[in-house]
Amino acid sequence: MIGYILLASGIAYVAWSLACLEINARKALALGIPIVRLPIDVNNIFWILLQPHIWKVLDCLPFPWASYPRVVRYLRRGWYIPAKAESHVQLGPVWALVTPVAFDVHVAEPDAILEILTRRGDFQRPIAELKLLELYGPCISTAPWEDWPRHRKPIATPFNETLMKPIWDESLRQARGMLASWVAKADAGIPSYQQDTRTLSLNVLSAIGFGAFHDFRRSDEPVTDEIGGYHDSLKTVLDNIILLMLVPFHILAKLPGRYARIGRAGIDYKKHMVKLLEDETAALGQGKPSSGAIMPSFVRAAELYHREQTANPESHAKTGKSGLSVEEILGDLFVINFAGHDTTANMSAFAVVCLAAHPEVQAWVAEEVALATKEYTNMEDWDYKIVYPQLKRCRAVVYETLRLYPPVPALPSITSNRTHTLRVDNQTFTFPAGTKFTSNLRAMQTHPDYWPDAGEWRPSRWIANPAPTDSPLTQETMTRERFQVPDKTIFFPWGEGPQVCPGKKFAEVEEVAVLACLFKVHRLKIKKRHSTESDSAVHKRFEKCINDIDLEMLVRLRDGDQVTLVCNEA
Ligand code: HEM
Repeated sequence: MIGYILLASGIAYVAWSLACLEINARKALALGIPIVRLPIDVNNIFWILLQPHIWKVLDCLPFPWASYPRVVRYLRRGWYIPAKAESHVQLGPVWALVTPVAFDVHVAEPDAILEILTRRGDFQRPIAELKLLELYGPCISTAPWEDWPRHRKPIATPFNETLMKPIWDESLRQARGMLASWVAKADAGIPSYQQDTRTLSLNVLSAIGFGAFHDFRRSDEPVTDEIGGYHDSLKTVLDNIILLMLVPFHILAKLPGRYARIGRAGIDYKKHMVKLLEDETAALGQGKPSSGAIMPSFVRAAELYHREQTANPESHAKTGKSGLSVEEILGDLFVINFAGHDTTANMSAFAVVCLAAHPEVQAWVAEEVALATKEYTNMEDWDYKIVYPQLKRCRAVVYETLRLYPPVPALPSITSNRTHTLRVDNQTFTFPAGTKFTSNLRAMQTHPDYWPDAGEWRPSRWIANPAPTDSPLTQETMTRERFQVPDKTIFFPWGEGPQVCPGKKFAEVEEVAVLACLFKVHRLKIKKRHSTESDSAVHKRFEKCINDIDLEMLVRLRDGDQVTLVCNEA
């Protein structure tokens, strides 16, 4: 009897899903765009639990992933990472992925993406889907569009040009530490360049944002961070972010072993942030200097909030507020740590391993670094204002890496509560309220219609007036080289429009400093597994590693340490 009931329920569920799929498909077809039907929503909880086992089996079969039909491939979470621009090359610049739950309009056309990202009032962030980011309080990522400027102002204010010199100096200091520790490993190889680039990015952000300075320590060196200290708790929180988003840290702290440690780190991190805010408020009140660049603007936001709340309690509670509450500040500080850390770290890991596989690009970069820094005996003295603008080839490496491996590969949005038109490829489409969109940044940045040799990692594509390759770089030919973005509407790794990433230049300056430091005198190479391993076998291993990407939260190498890097003097 129970068997029949289960069977009947199963059949009813399948029939209901197929009916919903068909209803959604008709709605999407009515828009006049191509569609792809998926019988299951990729966010269906049963599917989330089941799918890893299915892919494990499929991945073992001797068929290339590309040979599976779309309906199989697109059921995999993050399918658009390996697909690059393929779906748009085949289906056009706009098409809809239809499931029994909804349809999602995928866009990869320069002007259309620019429109979506600029008209943020019409194409808004799907804040309901981002609620998990509210680990420590309401934040910029989940603020409704009308309330978002209240968060943006204190966050964006400190990210100005005066911050760049400290970022440059600290990034160089950290990179020198990383380089020394890599050279010390000599031919044994670097235990984990992927972990090390994470450490570096965390150290720079902690120092610049929050005045917490740390010396660089390689991944295999003994941990000396005090457990429960700022650095340790932040690192533990960021390393376990998905678990912490799903299980509140107070609950985790009561569980045994590793979970308790993660939960306690969540609690400790909050205590550190509250104390930092209190200390900063006291310091600024006494006219003392701030310990980090980010806090003063939050202290001012907290004061404004408090002042208005005290002066006008009723209207403050009902109508638009000014400033930020302590909860909101904690929420925003967490977003800064989250958004600023792994994005830069993942980009750095991709850049380092690509360079290791391309000795000719290292030589090209090194030539520029040598010339731009020739006046200096010590790296400590490299002047941001003089050296950074000359490092156009280093910037080109950053941009080319972000083109192929954007940490945020797609930006979701949803139309606000009325119909909206959007021009795509000279056609005007009308979308009802609540239509979901995916601006497919990685597809745009790897689309063969816009990028010659789109799949090739070739930093020189960003340099106009390139110096002749058959003679050494001179001051004159270096000065003539120009860094240029081919077309701003086909490159969006930081988003665009009002909600563009405020940490754009932070990340750029940091990575350029790291590259300049690494390649001034040294070179990286991929360690051979044995002395007779051929260069082509090494390159194959690199290709496998660089294409083995996952999207836990952001695009990253699944296991960068599939290849070991060696760092030596040139
Ligand atoms: C390579 C490094 C980075 C990449 C690729 C990146 C990318 C992005 C993207 C795509 C967005 C979303 C834009 C949108 O929704 O339209 C974003 C937002 C944001 N990023 Fe970054 N980011 C990077 C580094 C940083 C750094 C270093 C910081 C801070 C230290 C930072 C802080 C933020 C914040 C606070 C937001 C939210 C902005 C808002 O909602 O108004 N990011 N970033």
